Amino acid sequence: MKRFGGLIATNDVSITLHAGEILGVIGPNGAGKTTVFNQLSGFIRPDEGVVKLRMLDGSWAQPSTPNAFALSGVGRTFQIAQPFSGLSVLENIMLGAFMHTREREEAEAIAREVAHTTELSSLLDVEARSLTVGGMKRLEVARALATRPRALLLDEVMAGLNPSDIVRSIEMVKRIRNTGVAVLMIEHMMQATLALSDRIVVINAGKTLTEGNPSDVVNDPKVIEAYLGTGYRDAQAA
Ligand SMILES: Nc1ncnc2c1ncn2[C@@H]1O[C@H](COP(=O)(O)OP(=O)(O)OP(=O)(O)O)[C@@H](O)[C@H]1O
Repeated sequence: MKRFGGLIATNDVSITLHAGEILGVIGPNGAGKTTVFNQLSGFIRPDEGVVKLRMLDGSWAQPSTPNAFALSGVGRTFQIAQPFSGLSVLENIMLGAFMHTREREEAEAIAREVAHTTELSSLLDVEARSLTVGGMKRLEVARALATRPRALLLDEVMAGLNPSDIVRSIEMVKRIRNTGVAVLMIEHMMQATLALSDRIVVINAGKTLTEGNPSDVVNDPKVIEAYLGTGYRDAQAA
């Protein structure tokens, strides 16, 4: 549970992310989605309860700092990309890779591989500050991927993108999943969420409202009432 002053931002949220799946996280503004991400990656600590990660070998990890979460295999992006603007794209991605290795050559090799996945290979020598919004968002993903996560938390990587960048992002997320990384994705863009998610979890007022396969979730009256609205259902039916 996480409290901000008198506001209980999250309470009783349960998320199971299976190996190799894309799990979409949806819910109204202020529902607590980012607060869940911040707890799942060590950027804030719960006021009550603990965050435990069940590893693929069945053991449990209980990391407490962002660094320890990253070393346990959790990578994340932030809603607002904050690259080191004076550094090149390659250098920015390498900073993520240094979480994994101290060897410059290995970090560069990881960065180049990740740049391929995120369609940044032709921009490696460009300064991060001169990237487009779409490029910045992909750099944010690349930096997180370079830490070699087994679970990647994506916080609205499609927000603010133009339609062609959204299509690129959808393909990028599929490529990431195909490399065996499980993806937990907060996204308001319903079409992208539906196109990508194996399952969807809905968060509302700091709690898990429901969880299931995409078509069941979007037709669930509780979800329509809390988030999608009847306009969404009628548009789908039309
Ligand atoms: N650092 C903070 N201090 C005070 N209140 C906060 C803080 N972070 C989040 N909140 C509050 O906690 C609640 C949950 O916020 P959160 O950002 O997790 O929601 P969200 O579901 O990610 O929303 P959105 O879809 O708009 O990004 C909101 O009421 C928000 O105002």
